[in-house]
Amino acid sequence: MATKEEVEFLYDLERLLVTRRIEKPKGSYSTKLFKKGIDKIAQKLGEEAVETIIAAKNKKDAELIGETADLIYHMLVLLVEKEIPLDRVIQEMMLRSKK
Ligand SMILES: N=c1c2ncn([C@@H]3O[C@H](COP(=O)(O)OP(=O)(O)OP(=O)(O)O)[C@@H](O)[C@H]3O)c2ncn1[C@@H]1O[C@H](COP(=O)(O)O)[C@@H](O)[C@H]1O
Repeated sequence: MATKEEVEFLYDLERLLVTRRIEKPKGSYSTKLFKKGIDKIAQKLGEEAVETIIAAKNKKDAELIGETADLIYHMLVLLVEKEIPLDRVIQEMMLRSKK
C-alpha cells in the first residue's frame, strides 16, 4: 500500500517541473530539456522507452525500476512542456476504468 507521500509525489514533481519551465534555474537537468524544446524532450522519452523495454527483457528488476523512473520523469516533462496537467491524463484513465 502506497503512503500519502508516495501517492502525491508525482503531483509534487509536476509542480516543481512547472516552476523549472518558468524560472529555468541554472544547473537543472529539466531546465536543459525545456530550453531545448519539444523535439529533444520527445527524443529523450523515446530513448527512455527503449531502455525500459530492454531492461524488461533482461529481467533485472532493479534496472527496470530505474529505467521506468526515467521514463515517467521524461513523460512528465513532456506533459508540462505541452501544458497538459497530469490530472487530465488521470481523468482519461478513470473514464476507461471498468470499476
Ligand atoms: N526524476 C528525475 C530524473 N530522472 C532522470 N533524470 C535525469 O535524466 C537524465 C537521463 O540520463 P541520460 O544519460 O539519458 O541523459 P544525459 O546524458 O544526462 O543527458 P542528454 O544529453 O542525453 O539529454 C539524467 O541526467 C538524470 O539525472 C532526472 N532528473 C530530474 N528528476 C527529478 O526532477 C527534479 C528536478 O530536477 P532538476 O531539474 O535537475 O533540478 C529532481 O528533484 C528529480 O525529482
